[in-house]
Amino acid sequence: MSGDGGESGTTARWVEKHSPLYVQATRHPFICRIKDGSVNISAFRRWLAQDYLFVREFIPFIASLLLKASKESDVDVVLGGIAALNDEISWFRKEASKWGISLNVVPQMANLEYCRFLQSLALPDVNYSVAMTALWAIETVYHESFSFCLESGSKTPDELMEACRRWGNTDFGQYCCTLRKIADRCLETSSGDVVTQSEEIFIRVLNFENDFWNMSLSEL
Ligand SMILES: Cc1ncc(CO)c(N)n1
Repeated sequence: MSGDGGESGTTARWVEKHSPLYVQATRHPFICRIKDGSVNISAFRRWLAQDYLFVREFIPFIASLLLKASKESDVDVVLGGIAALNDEISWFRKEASKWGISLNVVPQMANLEYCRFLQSLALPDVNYSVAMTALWAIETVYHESFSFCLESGSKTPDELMEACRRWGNTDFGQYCCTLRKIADRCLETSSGDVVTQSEEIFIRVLNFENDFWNMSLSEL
């Protein structure tokens, strides 16, 4: 991370400033239980089906960012994100069939609310910096969470390794790093009002992610 501004940008300051919330979202009991091998497989199954629904809603949100991006290099990065989602959708279907899980499930409340939030962020009048901050935060929570389960000494069950590698791998980490740099660059030239809005969105993403993990752990 050194030398790329990762420690000094606006997003890094927010991670520091809101670290209890950030840690709650990225070191959630659901993730800790995957890492220590004690996760209940029914929780993983619930997470998988719900996350598929989330990712379906994620597509129009990223597409809205593609429309808002003006810098050629930003367009390339967002387009790469869309391409990765195409692969991700196939992975969910393959994984669901492997586990015998139906993806045709009812979205739970925490998921519905998170999806509604994504829809509101995809509106044309939402500022590019605000939406980019959200994309960075959403992807980064997953990377930080799942890469934690890959650290040496982890007891992550073999059958969950593929899911952890999907978001925990270093290429995905690189993608998150690129998103962070784009967000930081945008925020540097944004108005104070937009910066405030972006910070609020960051906090909301962390809360939504926490609720999503809670939902995955809950018995109903
Ligand atoms: C809830 C949630 N947050 C983030 C990601 C990362 O794409 C995901 N797949 N699902």
